[in-house]
Amino acid sequence: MDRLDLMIDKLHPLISQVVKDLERNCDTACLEPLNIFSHVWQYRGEGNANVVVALQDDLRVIRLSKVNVGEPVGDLKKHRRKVEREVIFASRVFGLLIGSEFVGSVKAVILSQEQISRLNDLLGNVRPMYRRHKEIRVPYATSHSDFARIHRYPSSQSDYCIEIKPKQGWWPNSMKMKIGDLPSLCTYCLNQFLKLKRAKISSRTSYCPLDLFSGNPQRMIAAVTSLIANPQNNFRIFCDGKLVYGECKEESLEAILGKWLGNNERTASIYNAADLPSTINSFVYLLCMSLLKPKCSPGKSKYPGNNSFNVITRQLHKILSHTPPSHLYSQILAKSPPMSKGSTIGGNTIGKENLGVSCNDEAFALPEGCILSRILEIQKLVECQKSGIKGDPSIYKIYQKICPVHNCKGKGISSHIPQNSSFVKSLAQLNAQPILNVVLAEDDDSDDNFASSSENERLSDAESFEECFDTSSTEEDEDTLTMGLKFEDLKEPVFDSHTFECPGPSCLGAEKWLDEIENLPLSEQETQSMELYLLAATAKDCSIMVTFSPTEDFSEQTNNSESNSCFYKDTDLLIDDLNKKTHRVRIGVADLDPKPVTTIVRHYLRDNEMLQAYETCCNA
Ligand SMILES: O=P(O)(O)O[C@@H]1[C@@H](OP(=O)(O)O)[C@H](OP(=O)(O)O)[C@H](O)[C@H](OP(=O)(O)O)[C@H]1OP(=O)(O)O
Ligand SMILES: Nc1ncnc2c1ncn2[C@@H]1O[C@H](COP(=O)(O)OP(=O)(O)OP(=O)(O)O)[C@@H](O)[C@H]1O
Repeated sequence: MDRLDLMIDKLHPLISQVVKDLERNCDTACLEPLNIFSHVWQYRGEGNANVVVALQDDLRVIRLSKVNVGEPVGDLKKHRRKVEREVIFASRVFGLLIGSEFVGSVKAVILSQEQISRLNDLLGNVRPMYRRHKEIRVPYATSHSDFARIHRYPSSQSDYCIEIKPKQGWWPNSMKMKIGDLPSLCTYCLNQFLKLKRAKISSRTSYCPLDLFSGNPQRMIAAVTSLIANPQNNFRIFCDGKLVYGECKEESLEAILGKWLGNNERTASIYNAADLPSTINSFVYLLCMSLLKPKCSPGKSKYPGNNSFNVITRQLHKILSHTPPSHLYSQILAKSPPMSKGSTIGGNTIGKENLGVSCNDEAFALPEGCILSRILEIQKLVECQKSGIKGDPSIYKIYQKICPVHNCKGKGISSHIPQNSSFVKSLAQLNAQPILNVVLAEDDDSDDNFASSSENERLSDAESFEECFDTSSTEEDEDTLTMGLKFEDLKEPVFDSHTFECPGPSCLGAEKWLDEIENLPLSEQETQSMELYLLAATAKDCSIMVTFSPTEDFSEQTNNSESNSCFYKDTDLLIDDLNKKTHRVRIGVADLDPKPVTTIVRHYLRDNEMLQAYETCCNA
């Protein structure tokens, strides 16, 4: 905890400085005019919020935010501030937390309206169908180092990037609850049930982030094979910046790995299933080594976690070089989505026969300074001693203080208690109880924080939350739902000045960002707790990008045929795979956007809904 405590001491003053800089529109976020079309560009991909375009001759990507087609773009000043906030938080705050070497260069750029229209036209047929209800309209964007590439265009050399969105790698005590005889599941694994219910996925994965972050080679191998078997939005492979393997794109893994790690003299087209086993072990080995290798911060000559790295990776090497190659391949096949087994939720397979396993909370210490350990440390900021937060319930209590429903008196908004406020009510009732108890608890109208609602609501928090939005279905809404998007995607603030119903997490009054927390009526300690919670939330949602390129550089230097060589040369990591081929490796962390304050209540609702979906599924 010492290192974390030190970090925390620096964080609050740093965030205060960032706030001042943002208010002054400081130089770090000055806008660079950009002409995408003067570069060799390529569509890279997109998430819910941004379209990402790669400038191949410049080794950077441009992240352009999206808005719903046909919707007004809104206040441009707010968009500019958002971009500046993202730049400063990524480079300064996460640069400190994760290490600037993993964050790379982050800048704010501005594009002309003509470019934006042209981009929308040109990307029309390239973007996935289910994402096309949103388009690019905002001229402000962010520019980042391209973590998926090593070679600048034009180059005859290929590179392969593995993107992992690892999600929450630890299990907070507040989420360790027993539900009857059911297995206890970590946040990620529980969320699978909610995603099934919302048709966001078609089958549960056996990937568990606790395995990936466990420091146990056997479990790390299991995590990687599970990701390959059912990638969802947690695993992708790019070749030369183009997506070749992932949720919606399953090119033959045999061909990809064969071309990359197999015998170079053969071409991709002649690889078949029989070739996969020989390359899969090397692939898993390279990936785990990269995730575990400690990186020392600039100015320090020693890699802090090298001893434990050597211990873990010796085991990894032993296991993978002694595992019959066909073994991992058959594990991947076994973990791939079942074709027709299991019962269903909303038409999707849940694989009920697999419900019997609880998540495994045992973990070895990860090598200090490796990328997994850096991300995990930030995820755990919420529960470190100094933050004063003892699990999620405490943060909800802080949230209550800034909830617009609690703070509406004397601010021109009626103190009328909203009809649909049961989610806020249960926030107030939270008293460090496990969340599920709160879901199942009787309404407690005696709470002083609230005048009692006339209706004795029996709705779940989530139901009442949903009621706060206009969900009357239009054709587009239905499309969106069937496309498997989250409810959040559909939400529109419906703060009605006549009824003063609390619109829940999308309430404009509560939509504050990290740099706006200081203005909220909270004590310094509470402000700090909230900052830490939100920074941890970003670390739970970021992506690790590990990019490899074959090189001749290294084999010459290693004469020891027994050892598994892996070291830094300048800024690059050089790793020998199991066949003694050398790879140049670069690691970056993408999607380090700060989260709004409403994330806190969204997590509360999500956690409750996850538990309900799990229970419903198991009792079905
Ligand atoms: O809540 P989670 O854990 O499902 O995470 C959300 C992600 O879903 P996932 O589970 O990774 O499929 C979700 O990912 P998708 O857009 O669904 O691919 C977002 O990253 C979301 O962040 P934001 O609200 O857009 O800032 C994420 O929301 P936050 O919880 O990070 O706010
Ligand atoms: N710096 C980067 N280098 C290379 N590729 C990147 C980079 N940043 C993003 N990408 C690619 O673009 C994709 C979409 O980017 P990103 O995850 O930032 O979008 P988003 O809309 O913010 O996602 P989310 O829905 O998770 O909020 C990523 O999954 C990744 O493949």
